[in-house]
Amino acid sequence: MLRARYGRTVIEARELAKHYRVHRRQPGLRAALRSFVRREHVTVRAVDRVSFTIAEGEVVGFLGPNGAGKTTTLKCLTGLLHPTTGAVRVLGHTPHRREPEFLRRISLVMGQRNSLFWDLPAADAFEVNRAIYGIAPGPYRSALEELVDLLDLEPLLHKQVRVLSLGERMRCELAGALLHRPDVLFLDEPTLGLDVNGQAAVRTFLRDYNTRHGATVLLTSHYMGDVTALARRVLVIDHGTLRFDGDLAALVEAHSPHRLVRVTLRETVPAETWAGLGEVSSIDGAVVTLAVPRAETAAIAARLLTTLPVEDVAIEDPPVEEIIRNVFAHA
Ligand SMILES: Nc1ncnc2c1ncn2[C@@H]1O[C@H](COP(=O)(O)OP(=O)(O)OP(=O)(O)O)[C@@H](O)[C@H]1O
Repeated sequence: MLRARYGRTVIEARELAKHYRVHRRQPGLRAALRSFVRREHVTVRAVDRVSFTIAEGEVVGFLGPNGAGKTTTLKCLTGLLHPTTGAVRVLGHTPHRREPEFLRRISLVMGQRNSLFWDLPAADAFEVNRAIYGIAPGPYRSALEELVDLLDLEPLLHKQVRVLSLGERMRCELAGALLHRPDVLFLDEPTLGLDVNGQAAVRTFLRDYNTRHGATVLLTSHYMGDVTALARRVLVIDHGTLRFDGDLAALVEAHSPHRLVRVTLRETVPAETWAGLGEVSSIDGAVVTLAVPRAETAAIAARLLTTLPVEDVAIEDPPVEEIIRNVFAHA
């Protein structure tokens, strides 16, 4: 249903599986010697028969706890890994063939990896990317101008990449990854380790970039702020298996049986007042927050307004982090 609002399918994973065969060794010297003559292997099912499609222009959040299989999926979609079974198609290409026409239309940005030349000033590192992607001078100049402007890079262009702060480097990494104006952008933890301002700058930039160019974005992040700011749709993966694919709002509704009603009172009331209304989750002076069953929210808010000295009532969902924790807990 969601896809009807967007264009054609540009990313497709069909029963995608990626298994790693890893050497297993018990700790200790004896085990080390034994493993020397007889190696034991185990299979890690990092991604296990995952299927989804993403349409042109969509921004999709890819969520899951540590080790869920997100990076492995992104590596299969960008062709860095060959699927064990199943198939992936991106922009009509089979990614692991790494065809130049495919590579010129995608980008993978990994928050924890540096891809720009470390010893060069940022401006020269961008030149290297221009040469790698064979970008013509005109499009290069206009892409660079736009990225310098959107990411506020002017003061950084002549600094060596190695001396940039993490936030500055990340902004340069994004510029370097987008100079060739990819149609599909894979982002793996793009705000990792950034402070609040750095995170906000990256989010604003990504939103603008998506709006301007209609780029398709698949984004993993442990910061729910990134996902709520950018993506309407989320894929949730755990232990290599897809647990949810749909609107973030639907995920919130399905996995959060409670809503939070925040009441600001004109005067304090006895603690027993709240019995039967909801579970008190915090009291901060005149502001009381109750967790109430989702279906009863409106009725309880009305009761509060008619029976108590209420100055203000606000209703909200619990933090998305908490909801995602619930999803994983029940997975
Ligand atoms: N090269 C590898 N060899 C063996 N096992 C691997 C390899 N890469 C990843 N794994 C394992 O595959 C599983 C999925 O890892 P992956 O990096 O895809 O998870 P992730 O969801 O990106 O996690 P995180 O949020 O911690 O980055 C994990 O159990 C991991 O240990």
